Amino acid sequence: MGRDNVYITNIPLEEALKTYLEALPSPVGTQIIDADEALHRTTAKAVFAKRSSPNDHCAAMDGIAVVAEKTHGANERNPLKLKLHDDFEYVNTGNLMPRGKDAVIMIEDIAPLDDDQVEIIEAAYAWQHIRQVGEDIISGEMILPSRHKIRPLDLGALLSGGADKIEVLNKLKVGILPTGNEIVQSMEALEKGKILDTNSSVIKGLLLELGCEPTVYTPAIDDPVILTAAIKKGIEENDFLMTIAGSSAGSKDFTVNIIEELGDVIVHGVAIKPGKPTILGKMDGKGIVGLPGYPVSAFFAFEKFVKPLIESWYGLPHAHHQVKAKLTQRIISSVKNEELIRVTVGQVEDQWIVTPLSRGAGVTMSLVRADGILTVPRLFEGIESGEWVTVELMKALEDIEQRLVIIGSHDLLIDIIADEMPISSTHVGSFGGLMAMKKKECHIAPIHLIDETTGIYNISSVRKMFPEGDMSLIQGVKRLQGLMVKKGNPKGIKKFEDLTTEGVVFVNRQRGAGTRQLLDFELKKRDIDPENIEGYHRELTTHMAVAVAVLSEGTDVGLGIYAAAETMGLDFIPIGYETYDFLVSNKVLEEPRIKNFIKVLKSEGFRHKLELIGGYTYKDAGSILQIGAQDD
Ligand SMILES: Nc1nc2c(c(=O)[nH]1)N[C@H]1C(S)=C(S)[C@@H](COP(=O)(O)OP(=O)(O)OC[C@H]3O[C@@H](n4cnc5c(N)ncnc54)[C@H](O)[C@@H]3O)O[C@H]1N2
Ligand code: MOO
Repeated sequence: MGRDNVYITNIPLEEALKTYLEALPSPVGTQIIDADEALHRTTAKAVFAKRSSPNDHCAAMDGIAVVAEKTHGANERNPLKLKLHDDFEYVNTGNLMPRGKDAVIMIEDIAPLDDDQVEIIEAAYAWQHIRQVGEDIISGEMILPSRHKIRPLDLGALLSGGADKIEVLNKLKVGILPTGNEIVQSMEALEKGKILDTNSSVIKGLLLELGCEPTVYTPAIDDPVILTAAIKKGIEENDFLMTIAGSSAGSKDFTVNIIEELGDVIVHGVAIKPGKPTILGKMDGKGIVGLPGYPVSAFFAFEKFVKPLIESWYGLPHAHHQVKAKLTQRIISSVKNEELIRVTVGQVEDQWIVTPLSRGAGVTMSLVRADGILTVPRLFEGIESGEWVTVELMKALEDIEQRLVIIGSHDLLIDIIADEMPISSTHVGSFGGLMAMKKKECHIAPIHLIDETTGIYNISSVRKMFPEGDMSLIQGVKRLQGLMVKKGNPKGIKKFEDLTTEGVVFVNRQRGAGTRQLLDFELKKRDIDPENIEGYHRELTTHMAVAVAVLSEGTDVGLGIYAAAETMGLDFIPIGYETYDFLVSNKVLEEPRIKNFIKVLKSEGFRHKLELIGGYTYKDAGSILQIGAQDD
């Protein structure tokens, strides 16, 4: 098994889903439960009221119950005296109306004369301040339709209407079977070469949200006999089973063959990316889906196949929340697959903008950060920057609207700010930030660009790009840049010249990054040929990524900020302080988001956190430096 399994089809998503839905009848039965227990369950049938609410006429206010007709003629000039028991009875809100009485006068509208008598100066009209039988619910009326997911406020109506027992859809029992020798389910077992079973937790959570009853099984190792037994058990004990990983064409990917032997493989291989090797199968009349192992692929396979399947079985509508937005970066895509791109969304100057995130199938943080998904259809080679696209939202638009959009150079302090106010940040280097600002795609662009002639940071680059003089720099920090090396500096690196030493491996930042510009500036000053530096062409996009690389085997040194070296426990050879500022358009300076940003930069809390990290000075942080036109 396994090796004869290299043929994976490429069926379009809609076709695969339609075929699968048709092949699987709903396994969802019904049960009668107490209404009290019915929260988040789905009604199997319409629920009708067995009693009215209120079930009798009752007082809607505290006061006296009267016969309306007998109060007619009462006014300020002719107050009317009423006698207890003969003309009125005292009632409180919710009391049954005394027999024969048809109106309530509020306690504040009567003047007590003595224990037995009151006076009124206004007539009552029939049924005033009375909640009549069935005002809320009339016996026999429908309280909830069928296929309705029960909310807390529905519970009150069910109980008021006497529907104490209701018929709901059974919770679908779903098994989750992780597979693979490397998969472990506890941090303690997480030794080198092992992978934590994060997928099962995510899938379990998604199933709970859909109202299912998930069971996560112990990982099955890559052994056809053990896997077969685990799959049989999973099918037997559940209405539906998902296996995780082993869906592809590797030598240990047995799942598809086992399903083929014990049941039917309806689809293996769908034209979506991530999620391509998804298996849609059937065994003993029950559904079995093989989710790919990569976490992002597993999520999309669930969202695109399992979720619609369960929603259709439960008869629930598929909720769509979309926004039309302008794409900020070109996307290149394969014509073979429908590509599902995780994106952030932001609102800048009355325009919605969308920025793609990492496309790696293992990058789960891209799903955490994503505001939505942009689909590049099959047969498309990509989408050009500046085009308008539709994004399927994963977060509420109202929340996205509040966010400050930051595009540019990365620094750890962005995370400190993100903990204080809602922001979305994309790290494309200082030049990328200037470009994004030019295209009005961000509110703020963090930059650190040295002027090679004056050695002054940022001002000349901004002037060059924005000659109209309508920009400002919100002053940021001075941060210490230097060479990051392994603890103890085993290669004895002390200066830029040492980067060309035989056996020293460097890791670089991407072109357009201020740190890359600083490196090139320093190399040029010293007449060092970059081609003599091993690793000069290997580019990473953040200081932290460089620090992690230096920490790992095979890399010795990178240029970056002290804060990153300190955080990763690396040694640091300082070069000097550079200026890291925030470019902003004068037009938005008064916007609440910008004002809040400045407030955070000036706050004690922010400065204290910078001090804890070290390598920063922040004397002018938050003050505004207007960058006038060239001739100013
Ligand atoms: N020669 C080919 N190789 C691959 C193909 C292909 O068509 N031909 N498809 C690639 C694609 S696309 C995907 S997606 C993956 C799918 O792989 P599998 O479903 O077979 O899964 P594994 O290879 O076992 O694992 C992939 C990856 O995911 C991690 N993993 C597995 N289970 C879990 C879990 N429960 N929690 C967290 N992470 C998990 C695993 O450690 C691997 O890193 O195949 C490509 N290869
Ligand atoms: O298509 Mo795979 O599912 O990229 O990750």
